[in-house]
Amino acid sequence: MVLTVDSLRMRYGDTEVLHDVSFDASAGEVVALLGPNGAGKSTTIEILEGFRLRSAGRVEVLGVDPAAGDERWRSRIGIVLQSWRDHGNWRVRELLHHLGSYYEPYATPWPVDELLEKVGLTAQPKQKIKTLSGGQRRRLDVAIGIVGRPDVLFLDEPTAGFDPEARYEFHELVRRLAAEQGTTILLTTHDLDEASKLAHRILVLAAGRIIASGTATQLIAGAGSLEDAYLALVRRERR
Ligand SMILES: Nc1ncnc2c1ncn2[C@@H]1O[C@H](COP(=O)(O)OP(=O)(O)OP(=O)(O)O)[C@@H](O)[C@H]1O
Repeated sequence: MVLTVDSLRMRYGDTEVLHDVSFDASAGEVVALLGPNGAGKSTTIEILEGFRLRSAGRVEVLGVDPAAGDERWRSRIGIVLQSWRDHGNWRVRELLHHLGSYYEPYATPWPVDELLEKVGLTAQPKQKIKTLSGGQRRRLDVAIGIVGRPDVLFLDEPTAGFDPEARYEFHELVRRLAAEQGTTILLTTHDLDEASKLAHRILVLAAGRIIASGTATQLIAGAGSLEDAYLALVRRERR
């Protein structure tokens, strides 16, 4: 397994926000984490990225505990956070070239032109990052996430702010990364349509517990649509 999460618990102060979360993912698998605001999706993903220390449970990413991941391990992980606002004065091509060089001891980064093509930024190579539109900035975030050809890619609400065409192209990119590069992808989203189009498996997290797991078809079974199934699940959990 590329990702293993077993009985994961997380507390912030006295509040437990992840109670007993378990799932796994294999090479080339796309897993979507759905759930209401505050369910614990970002917390889960940040623990897997090694950005947050869990309270209990076993977590392995590429066979390594993220709390003890070294630079070589980190080079195999790609991350797109919910938002980050930095590098404002850099230009698009310059930043991607620079970040790519960090991966060189461990991997061959994507050539910058290929990367710009992949994420749809071929018209902005010389633009200063602080002048990009929200959607263009998000595309750059995705480029930063994949520049080192990661084996595992974590995407926290990657398509927030994308126009329909950018969203469509991003979905194509995710499918290709999984199918052709064998990248394992864990993404959070509030877009049910996105989850059903992209994910081999959907996990529904509510109030820190996984309340459903399966393919979109399995989750829909009996309900009219993924939206109906999702609403029924989270409302039942709330009661
Ligand atoms: N640093 C923190 N300190 C204290 N509580 C936190 C912290 N980060 C998150 N929380 C709380 O933990 C719970 C889970 O938050 P998290 O951001 O993981 O949810 P989420 O599912 O990603 O939500 P959203 O869909 O709104 O992004 C929430 O109740 C949140 O208020």
